Amino acid sequence: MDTNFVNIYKLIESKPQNAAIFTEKDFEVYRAVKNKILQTIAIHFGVSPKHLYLTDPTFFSRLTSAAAQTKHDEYWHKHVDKQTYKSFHYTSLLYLTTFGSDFTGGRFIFADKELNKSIAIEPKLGRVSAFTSGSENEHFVERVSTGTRYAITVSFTCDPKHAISDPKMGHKFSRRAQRTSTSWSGCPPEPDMPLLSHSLAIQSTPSVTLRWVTNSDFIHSVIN
Ligand SMILES: O=C(O)CCC(=O)C(=O)O
Ligand SMILES: [Fe+2]
Repeated sequence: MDTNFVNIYKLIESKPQNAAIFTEKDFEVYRAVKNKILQTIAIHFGVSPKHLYLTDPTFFSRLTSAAAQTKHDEYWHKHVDKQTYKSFHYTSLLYLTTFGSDFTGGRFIFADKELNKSIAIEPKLGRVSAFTSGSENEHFVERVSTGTRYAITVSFTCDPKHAISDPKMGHKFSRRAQRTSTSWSGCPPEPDMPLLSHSLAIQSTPSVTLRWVTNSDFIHSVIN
């Protein structure tokens, strides 16, 4: 993939002192968080957890107001995740810093053409946002004005061919053994899912929920 990701496993391999950056406990936390998000997406989007697999890339992002070094650093462009990362069916973001206190700018914006308005999600430590990865959820991140914004992207595929194994200490990135099943019942049809709902709230009708954000106190704003 033509991106400027830093591969954590290679980082550790290349310099033994980097091994101290992550511990097995950190990987354990990642796996527990991933499993919680997977279960929640399954419930809220009405898809069987058996048909959701972690996919790559899964990554930390650190955004600042510094000038972009390459075009991949330009996170503020409107995009569709599925076009960038073909295997994605569901994107989730776990925010590790809070809008307004750790940084300013840097809100996540759903750019809804049909409504002629945009909906903003303000990152907050511990907040999770999840959405289907197709063109129904085109989005961008506002440029960070001050401070540093950290997040983790954890994405899922319904296609077992694109499944990756859970990250583990000392294990190189690996694809899961290919399975024979090609039944993706409940997953978004290819290439994109039609636009069904603009709701950001947790809804009890999973089949119409395209987006979901944790914490009932989440603040969103509509920008005309
Ligand atoms: O960090 C975010 O809120 C979203 C980043 C994003 O859109 C992406 O990496 O595709
Ligand atoms: Fe994105």
